[in-house]
Amino acid sequence: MIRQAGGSLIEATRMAWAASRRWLIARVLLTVVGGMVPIAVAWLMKVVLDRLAAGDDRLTGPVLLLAGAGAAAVLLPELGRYVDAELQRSVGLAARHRLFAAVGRMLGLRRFEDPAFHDRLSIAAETGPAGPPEVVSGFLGAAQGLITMLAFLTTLAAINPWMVLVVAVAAVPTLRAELRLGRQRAALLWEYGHAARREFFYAQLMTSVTAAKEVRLYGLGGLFGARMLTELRGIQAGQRRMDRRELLVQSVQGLLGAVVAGLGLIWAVAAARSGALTIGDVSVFVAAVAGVQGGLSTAFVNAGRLHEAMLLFGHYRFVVEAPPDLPARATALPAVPPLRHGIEFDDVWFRYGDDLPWVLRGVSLHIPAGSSVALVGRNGAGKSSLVKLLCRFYDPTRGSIRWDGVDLRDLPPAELRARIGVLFQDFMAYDLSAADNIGLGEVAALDEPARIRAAAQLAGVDDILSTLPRGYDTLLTRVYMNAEDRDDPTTGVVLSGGQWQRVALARALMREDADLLVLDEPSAGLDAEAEYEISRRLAAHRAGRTSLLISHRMNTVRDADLIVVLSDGTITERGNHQELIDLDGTYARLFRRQAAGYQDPQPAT
Ligand SMILES: Nc1ncnc2c1ncn2[C@@H]1O[C@H](COP(=O)(O)OP(=O)(O)OP(=O)(O)O)[C@@H](O)[C@H]1O
Repeated sequence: MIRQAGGSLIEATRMAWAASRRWLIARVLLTVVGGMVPIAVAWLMKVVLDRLAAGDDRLTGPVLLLAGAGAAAVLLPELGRYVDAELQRSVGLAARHRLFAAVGRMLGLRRFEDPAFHDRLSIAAETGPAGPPEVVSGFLGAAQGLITMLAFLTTLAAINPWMVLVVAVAAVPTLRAELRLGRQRAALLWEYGHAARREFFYAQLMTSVTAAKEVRLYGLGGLFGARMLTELRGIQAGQRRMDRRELLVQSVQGLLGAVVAGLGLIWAVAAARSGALTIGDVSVFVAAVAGVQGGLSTAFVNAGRLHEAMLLFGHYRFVVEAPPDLPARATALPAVPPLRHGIEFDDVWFRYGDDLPWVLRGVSLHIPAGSSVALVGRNGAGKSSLVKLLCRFYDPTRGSIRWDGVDLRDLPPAELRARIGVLFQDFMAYDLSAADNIGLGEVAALDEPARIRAAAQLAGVDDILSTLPRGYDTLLTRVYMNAEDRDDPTTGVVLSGGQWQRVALARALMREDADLLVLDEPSAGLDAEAEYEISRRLAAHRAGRTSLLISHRMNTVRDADLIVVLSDGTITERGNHQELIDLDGTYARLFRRQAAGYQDPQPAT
């Protein structure tokens, strides 16, 4: 526990040092000077009072120093706040960069489907950037309090050693209470982190344009609003309990301090009356008692804050230091060679979790290089899951997938993916310009309008995009705008579902040299004419290339070199169109059923 806390402190200091050593040094200097100022004030005050009482005229020096120390006492906290904010900004930037770089390094999807990981991630994103500076300034704040306290303690010990003992004994329960409060505050954030995410989820639903239609049609606003408030009330109840605990601890601590200070004052006044203490001694004694208590309280409050910051920083470290989710094997190749022979699924079994049902059950499939393979099957058969395995978002539970004979686990995932162009069934619609929406398919070509346009033409969307108000630079959103469009009410357009489908297809086609093209339901949402036109163009594009096409529209798969029927996670039929029709199995049934849907019903005879 102590080693872990020490590790967090070192790590936070290292981050603060790397991000901004200038402000960190300034913060340390302010801490030391800030810690010493109260004791300087107390001693100067004693000198002034003693000289006044003795009729000594040498007052100018100490009075001027006292004024300077007073000014420092006022200015230093302000300066401290500014330096803290600067530290926070520079470390915050570095911490955020590190967090999202770590998230980017998570190559698989499993972590993103784990609610507990999302809880940690949201704490890390929320408190992470402030985490290292909070840890550092909590530590330095505690150190400042300790410096003040120790300086006053020596003074107090010289005047009345018993007072040191009384103050020290009174301090022990306070320290324990502050540490407990820090722990409870961190636990509260963890306990209610999930509720806070839910609350945010409902709030988002009520304001998002994507949900706006259903929310209005089904009249969901009230329901979501009530659920949001229920989550918020739960969070607030926890916060209220915490505030009450803090109120209690701090009140008891204040009262205890007042009793100790009162007792000390009674003793000091009596000692002064008997001539054992001078007036200056009384003033420095009173200041010392207040100083020790103030220093202790600063140290303890900051120790609690430090404890809390370190616990929260632990979530941040958990995310940024998480081991690779798709571990590289010692046998891994440094690069992915171009596909020469084909991709082989060898007895692949897959399920999304140990206690979840099998999605793929012993799939063996060869996708020869240069051939077009089509995958058909009912909803939930496992087609998209097979694509996700092919992109190595997950590893097979059993069996292997091989790229020219090399297991995908022995290839660097980023390079493997760079060789594949994919249109996902649940593709993204980015709130960005049309050019960006397509160019993102090949980031290196983001600034190559000719390539973007060629992909758009192939996907049958060029005529739509080139007639937009700003052509390909038009934003495909009504939620955001470009700075230069701030006063233009017509900025941004909303595309139809089928138009978005074509934009996403164009994005997948940006990788014109991809070794493998995967199209998961490319014709969903397309009108009959577009479907005919685009599938004709795609068939020509796929000729001679390695491709995998998933479709429920049988007319778009019939030209494939190999058609595979997936049923409940297993391959039940394979062959070309004619072979499968002759087989008269599932494929033939699905094909005939769809074809019959386009015929006029036969009149009853
Ligand atoms: N991320 C996931 N976590 C857990 N189960 C999942 C996940 N994704 C899919 N599944 C489950 O895996 C099964 C196969 O889903 P998959 O999306 O591969 O089917 P599909 O053949 O592509 O279906 P469709 O034709 O409807 O697109 C389904 O039962 C689904 O519930």
